[in-house]
Amino acid sequence: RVRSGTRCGWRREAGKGDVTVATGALRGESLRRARGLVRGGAGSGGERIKARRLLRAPVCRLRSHGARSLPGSGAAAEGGLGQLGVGLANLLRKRFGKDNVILSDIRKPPDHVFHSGPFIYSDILDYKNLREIVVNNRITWVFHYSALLSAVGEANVPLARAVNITGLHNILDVAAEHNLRLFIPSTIGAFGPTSPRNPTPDLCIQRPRTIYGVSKVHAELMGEYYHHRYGLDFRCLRYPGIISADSQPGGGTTDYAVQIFHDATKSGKFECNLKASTRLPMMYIDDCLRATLEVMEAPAERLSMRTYNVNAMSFTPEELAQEVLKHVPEFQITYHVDPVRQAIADSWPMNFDDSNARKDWGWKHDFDLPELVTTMLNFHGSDTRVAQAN
Ligand SMILES: NC(=O)c1ccc[n+]([C@@H]2O[C@H](COP(=O)([O-])OP(=O)(O)OC[C@H]3O[C@@H](n4cnc5c(N)ncnc54)[C@H](O)[C@@H]3O)[C@@H](O)[C@H]2O)c1
Ligand SMILES: C[C@@H](O)[C@H](N)C(=O)O
Repeated sequence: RVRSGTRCGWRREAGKGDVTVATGALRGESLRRARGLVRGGAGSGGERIKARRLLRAPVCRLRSHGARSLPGSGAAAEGGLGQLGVGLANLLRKRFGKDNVILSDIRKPPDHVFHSGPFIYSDILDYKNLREIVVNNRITWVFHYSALLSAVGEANVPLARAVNITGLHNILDVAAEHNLRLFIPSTIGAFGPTSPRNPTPDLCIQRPRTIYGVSKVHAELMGEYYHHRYGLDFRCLRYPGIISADSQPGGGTTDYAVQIFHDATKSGKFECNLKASTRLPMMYIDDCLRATLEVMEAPAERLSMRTYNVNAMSFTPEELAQEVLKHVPEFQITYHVDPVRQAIADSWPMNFDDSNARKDWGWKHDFDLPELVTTMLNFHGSDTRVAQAN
C-alpha cells in the first residue's frame, strides 16, 4: 500500500508494510525496495515522478568521488545566501561532494556562488515547494538558515514573524514528514533580561524581548517537541555573534564586530553603535560552521539535549578596539549609540556557558580574541592592498 505524507501527523499512523513516497528518508536496502515499490506499485504515478525528474534541471547528482557520502542522498542549506550559508555550503561540499549539497534562497546568487555548486530558488513560506525540493532531490539533511535577525526583525515585526515562525513550521513539517535530520540555529538572543547573564547556562529562564528571540525560543521548543512526539532528528546550537571576513552580516546587534575590521583597514576609524562596555559572546565563523557540522555528525546517543549553547570568546567594543590597536596603531574608535541595538544587547548574555556541548560531543573552539583579530585584519589588509594596487 502506498501512502503519501500529508502535513505532519501521519507517520505514527502508518501501519507495517506501508510505503511512503519520502524515499530520501529511507536508507540502504529499505530505500531500494521502497523506490521499487513506489515506482512499480504506483504505476503511472511512478512514471510521472520519472517524467518530472527529466523535465527539471538535474540539481543534485549523487556521490562524487573522494568525498564522504551523506546517508541517503543530499543536504540543503536554505536561507543560504546570508552571512553564514555560503561558508556552510562550502564546508559541506568539501566533506560530502559538491553536487550533494544544494544551496537555496529567495535572492539572486552572485556569480561565484552560482558556479560553486547547485543553487535553487526556495521561499521558506512556500510549503509545497519545500516538499517538492526534498522529494525530487532525495534530501536527507536540512540546515534551516533563513531568518530575520534581531535589529531588522524589530524594524519589521510582521515579516519577522512570517519568516521566523511560519517558515519554521513549514520546515518542521517537511522534515518530520520525510524523516530528515534538521539543523536550526538558535542564538544568544533567545535569552532575555531575566536570564542569568554571566554566565548563561543551557537551561534557565528565557524571556527575550525581541521578535527574533521569541521566534528562536519557539524554534527550540517546537524542534524538541517534534523530536519527542514524532522522533524528528532535530539538532540546534545557540550561536553567539558570528564574525566573518568574506560575508556581510544581515542586520543584527553584533554586526559592529564585523564592520570594525572593514573600517579599521579602510580608514583607520570606526563609529560603534554600542556602548564601549557592552559585553557579548562572539565566535569566528570557522568555529561556528565546524560546530554545526560536528553536532550534525554526532551519534544520537552522545546528545543528552537537542539544543546546546556553543561559545568561543566574549568581549566589549573597547576590548576589541584595544586588540585592533596592536595591529593598526593609528586606529580610532568613537561611539554613537543606537538605542534599539543597545537595549537588545543589554538584555543578552555577557558570557555563555557551553560546558554541556564540550562534555557531550567534544566541542572545542579554535579562535580566541587575538587569533580572531589577526585573521580578520590579514584578510581585510590584503583586500585593501589589492584594491589600492588596482
Ligand atoms: N550571524 C550571526 O551572528 C548569527 C548568530 C546567531 C544565530 N544566527 C542564525 O543563523 C542563521 C543564519 O544567519 P545569517 O547571519 O546567515 O543570516 P542573514 O540575515 O545574513 O541571512 C538570512 C538569509 O535568509 C534569507 N531569507 C529571508 N527570507 C527568506 C524566505 N522567505 N525564504 C528563504 N530565505 C529567506 C535571506 O535572503 C538571507 O540570505 C539565522 O537563522 C540566524 O538567526 C546567526
Ligand atoms: C547574535 C545573533 O543572533 C545575530 N548576530 C544578531 O545580532 O541578531
